Amino acid sequence: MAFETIFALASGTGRAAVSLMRLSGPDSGAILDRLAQGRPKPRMATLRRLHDPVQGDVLDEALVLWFPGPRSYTGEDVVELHLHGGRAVREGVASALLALGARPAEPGEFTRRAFLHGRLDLTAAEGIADLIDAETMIQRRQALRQAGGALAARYGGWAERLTRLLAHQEAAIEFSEDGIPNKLEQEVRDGAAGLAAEINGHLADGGRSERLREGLWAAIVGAPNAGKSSLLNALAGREAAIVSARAGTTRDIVEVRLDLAGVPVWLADTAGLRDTPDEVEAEGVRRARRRADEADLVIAVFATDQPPDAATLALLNPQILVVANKTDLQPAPATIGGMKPVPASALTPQGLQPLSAALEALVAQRAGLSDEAGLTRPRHRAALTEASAWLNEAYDAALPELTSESLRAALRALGRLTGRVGVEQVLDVVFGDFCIGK
Ligand SMILES: Nc1nc2c(ncn2[C@@H]2O[C@H](COP(=O)(O)OP(=O)(O)OP(=O)(O)O)[C@@H](O)[C@H]2O)c(=O)[nH]1
Ligand SMILES: [K+]
Ligand SMILES: [Mg+2]
Repeated sequence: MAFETIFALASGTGRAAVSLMRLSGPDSGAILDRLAQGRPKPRMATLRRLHDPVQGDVLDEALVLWFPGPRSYTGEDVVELHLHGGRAVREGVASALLALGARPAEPGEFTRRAFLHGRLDLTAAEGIADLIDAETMIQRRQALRQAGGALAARYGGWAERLTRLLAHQEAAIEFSEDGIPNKLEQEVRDGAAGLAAEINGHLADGGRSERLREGLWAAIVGAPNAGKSSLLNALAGREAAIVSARAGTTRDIVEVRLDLAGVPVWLADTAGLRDTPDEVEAEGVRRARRRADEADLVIAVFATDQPPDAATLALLNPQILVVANKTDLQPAPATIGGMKPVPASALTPQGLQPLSAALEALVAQRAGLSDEAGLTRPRHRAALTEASAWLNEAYDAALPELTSESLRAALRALGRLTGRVGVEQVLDVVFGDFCIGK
């Protein structure tokens, strides 16, 4: 495969003190020779004047780094130019690189090359994409773990075991007498069943790491005027939703993004639940119910100065967080609908304290924070589910050849996950959501 030499700005495009231009591919060294009159020592930051190859004028004085492959991010010859941050400098250097035969990189192309040159597997590449997008401390930790190869090690280990099982199965077929199942075959079947059980255990994590990557969905529901919008605003620290003394103020769903205990949470404010002849409000109530259905976490708000309303009481279950708001007016009752409410007052920071604490604890629990590397994407779940199903087929197969076939199919499913097999189909999915320059 012939690779072109690509370049991209690896830092942001705004005004900045320093911009990082990155170059990768077979001509990187030659381009650097022309641009900076020679290459510095490998991996040594060196100050150089960069010249326009056509007009010869000075483009910038830059810190230049030269990484000969394969010891580089992409595994190819890589050049890093730490430029002064102005737009004119960046554009001048980019034109020079174009003139010298490099082309602008596609999104994710640097990491794609790293993958193609065997520097990382697909799950690690995804980890890097997640690391770039990480917004909270715990997301960052999870992405770093994945980028560092935690999932690659686990899935790669499974693929190795599976490859061994397949080899043993082939041997068993080779040496079997009159098609009578032998001891080796039984061992392979047991191995397949054991591996399936392990994969199923990994799948049964309730989507913890996926949720951590995507964020948790929470919804506030309750009667009109319970103070839902006030609580949302207080939790968000800004006036995201309209608050008024008129019942039926909120109609559309208003969403804010919170960082609770390091977990990203989309918190939705919804219309107050009640029967209403108002068409628009009624649609709001329908949306509120739907959102409560879909949410990972539902917060049911009651106001202490009103008797609990039937519509909200009907939604209660042990998974729901029950809140008694407006405790500045009346103390919270001991129970609402048989559940112990968290007292709250949206009017003061102290009044919000118990609710914030309860939410953080619940979110940490729902996100199931653990140090285990869990699967983070639907792609992982699909491939593992398939592998596990094929392993069960391998165990149940009536003929040794069918066991082989099923093991091979399971291996293909695992291979798609790490990128060892069936790579073409998954590449675009994996690299599509990268940003340029990575
Ligand atoms: N005293 C007191 N008043 C509150 C509290 N929270 C909200 N309120 C008041 O209650 C009224 C309704 O508040 P909202 O936040 O609009 O209530 P809501 O549940 O969003 O109402 P809808 O959107 O109409 O369903 C407003 O006048 C708020 O100022 C509280 O903790 N204590
Ligand atoms: K209101
Ligand atoms: Mg409201």
